[in-house]
Amino acid sequence: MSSSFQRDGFQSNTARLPLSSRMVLCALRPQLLKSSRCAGAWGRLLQRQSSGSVYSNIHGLNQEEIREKAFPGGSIDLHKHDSGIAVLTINNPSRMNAFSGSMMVDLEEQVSQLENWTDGKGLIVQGAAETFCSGSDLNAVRAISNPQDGMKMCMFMQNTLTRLLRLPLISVALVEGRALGGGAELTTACDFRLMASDSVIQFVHKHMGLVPGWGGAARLVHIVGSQNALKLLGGTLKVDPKFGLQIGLADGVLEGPQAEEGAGTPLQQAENWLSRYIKGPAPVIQAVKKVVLSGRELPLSEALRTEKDVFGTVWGGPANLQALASKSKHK
Ligand SMILES: CCC(=O)SCCNC(=O)CCNC(=O)[C@H](O)C(C)(C)COP(=O)(O)OP(=O)(O)OC[C@H]1O[C@@H](n2cnc3c(N)ncnc32)[C@H](O)[C@@H]1OP(=O)(O)O
Repeated sequence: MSSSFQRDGFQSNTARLPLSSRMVLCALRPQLLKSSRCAGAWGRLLQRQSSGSVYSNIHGLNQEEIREKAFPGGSIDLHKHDSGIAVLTINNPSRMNAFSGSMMVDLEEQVSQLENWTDGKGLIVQGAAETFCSGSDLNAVRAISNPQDGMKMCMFMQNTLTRLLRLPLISVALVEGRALGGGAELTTACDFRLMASDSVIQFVHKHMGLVPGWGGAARLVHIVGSQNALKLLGGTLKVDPKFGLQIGLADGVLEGPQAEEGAGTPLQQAENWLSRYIKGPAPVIQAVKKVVLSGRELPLSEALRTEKDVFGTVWGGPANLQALASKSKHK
């Protein structure tokens, strides 16, 4: 199967798909972006945002507006390691890592960086100073409490968090302290959640007269089912590690500080936990994420076609040939 045949087949199949499926496929095949309808005419930011995004027509949105209107302060820090694991840190400790507008723009920029990280395999999302994130900065929320600005912020964050979840990296939210409101939503934009022994995830939106708007409700239903999602949102229930494991929101619990020596820091524990799932070459790990993502998001026939295309990228590739060569018994 030649690569041009794959490309042409993929494009002509893609044109027949519904818009939502084409967006997932765009996230899976960035090289198709230039020629696909996913590329919009909304300037650099939205063009970048359209890769794997939900909305490509956020009229009048721009980075500076978000930075200025929705308050400066804080940062989103990214460190890529040679191990293939990157660590993304929500960094605004004086406000319990609440999201300012400036941090929302930073997050979008860091997600763009990660989309282009060819050597990447895994991602850990954590909060600075031993707490995850207390949601949107309430000072910023007050400043943009009109419906128009609220919609723009909501669509911008949905795009960014959808792209985060669709990265070809296996991602883990490392939850220490509290993950509240938008912080709880952020945890659902990762493939897995690891909770420190005294941590809490809580969708506190109802207390603010709100519902999730960063895509957190839709993702929560996929993770815990609609019955549990209704209980968590309607009852603003506090999810501790035990409850998290029970309903499938948590995938693991970290050893507490009183644990025997050797467990390591929470970040080291998260790296160890993740490392068992990212052993192997980056193209193979990225392919694993892509086939699972397409299975999770696409209707079966489209997921099967995507699986075939992703399979085509690893079949006969260096890792496959090396593995075949090492099986000397079957030569
Ligand atoms: C997307 C929609 C959403 O995210 S809606 C959800 C928005 N978030 C919230 O409602 C959480 C608001 N914060 C709180 O309930 C409490 O501050 C929590 C996080 C429980 C911490 O309580 P406690 O341990 O007593 O500390 P504290 O209240 O003194 O907070 C320390 C400093 O951090 C600040 N802070 C905290 N959260 C936010 C926030 N979301 N936006 C802005 N600032 C926040 C507090 O104001 C406090 O600051 P300061 O020391 O008084 O200057």
